Amino acid sequence: MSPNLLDVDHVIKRFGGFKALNDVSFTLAEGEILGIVGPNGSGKTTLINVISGLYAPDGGSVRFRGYDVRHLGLTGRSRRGINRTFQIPKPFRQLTVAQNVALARHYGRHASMPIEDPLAFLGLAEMADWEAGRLTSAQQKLLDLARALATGPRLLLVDELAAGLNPQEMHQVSEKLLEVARQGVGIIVVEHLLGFVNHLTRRVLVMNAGQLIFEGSLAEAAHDPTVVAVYLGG
Ligand SMILES: Nc1ncnc2c1ncn2[C@@H]1O[C@H](COP(=O)(O)OP(=O)(O)OP(=O)(O)O)[C@@H](O)[C@H]1O
Repeated sequence: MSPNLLDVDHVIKRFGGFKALNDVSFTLAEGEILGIVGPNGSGKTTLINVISGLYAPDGGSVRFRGYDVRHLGLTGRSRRGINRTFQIPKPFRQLTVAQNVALARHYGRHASMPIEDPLAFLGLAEMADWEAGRLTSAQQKLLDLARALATGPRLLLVDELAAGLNPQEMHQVSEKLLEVARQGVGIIVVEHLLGFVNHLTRRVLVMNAGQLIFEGSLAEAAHDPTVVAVYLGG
């Protein structure tokens, strides 16, 4: 059995005739934070959608803790420990913050939690009884992360969490993600803000036009001619 938390093998995703993911392969270890960066439209969110079970791939496989998860949808994967945040969080606005988290927990793993009380962990405890619609957009992003943590993830997929946060909030949330990873949770961070990625990761994948064009540290990526040409050069 694979020792990896996640094995993504030759994954293809088509939308009509367009290949949004074109033969993508990589692995992730327990407790590792992996960054995925690349230009707009390069396939980063599509990759998160395939791993989380929102989209079925047209080719290749996704294995989680050694098991092929192709037969599992979003809920099945959540119950086994794969969960994600969204670029644009959509909490249940009329439910309270605490109710939003309780609902997410219901779809979770019901096992020992890496983070016992996600609201306290993320500084949202004081707002537990507020309607989620009252939260600022930055607080809604934290609530989205709290909901993902409430499912007890072993693999956390984080899609553009830092956008819209101020530098202080960004620093706080990156410290929290590091703490989550120290509990053994593997984390994939899709992000445009490279300072945020740099603080969190030793290894990044760079995507372009549905393909992985680079794997290594962000510092190495900055010296890679292809990466510079398609992504960092502008
Ligand atoms: N449901 C869909 N139907 C059709 N095309 C899609 C769909 N989802 C994504 N695409 C297309 O697939 C390509 C990759 O999109 P994706 O959102 O994965 O890119 P991204 O790297 O996450 O971009 P960004 O950095 O702007 O979020 C884009 O050309 C996009 O238009």
